[in-house]
Amino acid sequence: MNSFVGSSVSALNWLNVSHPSSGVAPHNLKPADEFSSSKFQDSSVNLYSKGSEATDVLIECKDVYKSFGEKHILRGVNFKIKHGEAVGIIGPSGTGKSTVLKIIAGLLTPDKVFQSAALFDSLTVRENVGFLLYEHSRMPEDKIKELVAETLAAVGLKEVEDRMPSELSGGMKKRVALARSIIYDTKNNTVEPEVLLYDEPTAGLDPIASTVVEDLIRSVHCKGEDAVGKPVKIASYVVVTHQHSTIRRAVDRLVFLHEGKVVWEGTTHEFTSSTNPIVQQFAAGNLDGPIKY
Ligand SMILES: Nc1ncnc2c1ncn2[C@@H]1O[C@H](COP(=O)(O)OP(=O)(O)OP(=O)(O)O)[C@@H](O)[C@H]1O
Repeated sequence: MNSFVGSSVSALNWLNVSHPSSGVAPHNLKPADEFSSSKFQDSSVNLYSKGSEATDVLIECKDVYKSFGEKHILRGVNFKIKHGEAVGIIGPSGTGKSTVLKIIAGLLTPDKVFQSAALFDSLTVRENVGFLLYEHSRMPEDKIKELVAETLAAVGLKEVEDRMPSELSGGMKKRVALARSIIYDTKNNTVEPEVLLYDEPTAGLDPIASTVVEDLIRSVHCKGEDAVGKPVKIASYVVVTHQHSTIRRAVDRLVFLHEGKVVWEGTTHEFTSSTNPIVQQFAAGNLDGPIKY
């Protein structure tokens, strides 16, 4: 499954995880104390802010379990993501990668998440990209229009503001979704993502379009500024991906999920040289090995 809704549509499913105090997006990460045990049976997902005790750690998944009916998908997942990290979550299909992202984001039911290409089909590109600003800021409309145009230009799209998502190619949709994830009102700090979550941002793209998206993801993270050069506080991002190019270009560290648990963690460099048989089989795409299909 490549999206939060079980759709096989290639999609840049993104989630801005904002500091709880901003309280703007419906998909904000909730503070740790809002994750009650009734919501996450036997699980614990913690969000730390800078200055808290665990200063380095932004997100911690601690013994996270998740079942769908009789299907026990996550069976005690443990990992930490530090401030400033670019982390990939990889592993065989159906192993629960998207489920982990949903849990990090506090999304409990599929009907609460963005669907298909992560764009609202009935809204124009401008309304999609400026969505959070229209909804949650006091920015004047002409300012939002200007910022939307600038942000779209920065992801390589011009004069598409009035188009509907159905009039865009798959790659263009992903860029529009990326523009929406990196636009925000710097003056009012209304939308200030602490971490961005990407679910298969390059699925279904050709190699060159993949490179464009991977470099855009990376540039937002590295420069500490948004697509139009304004300072941002995007400290970290988490990417669920199957694509080798995305692993190589867009992330620094990997968390490998298999059969509901983290079976390996390491840098992207260590991934290629790992002697772990699960990692070796996955990296080489071998049919023989501990991962059974
Ligand atoms: N809401 C749900 N209800 C029932 N089963 C679900 C639900 N969401 C996910 N699943 C099941 O949980 C398992 C893990 O799904 P998930 O999408 O997290 O896997 P994944 O590792 O991201 O897969 P892929 O790499 O194929 O995208 C799958 O078997 C899926 O069918």
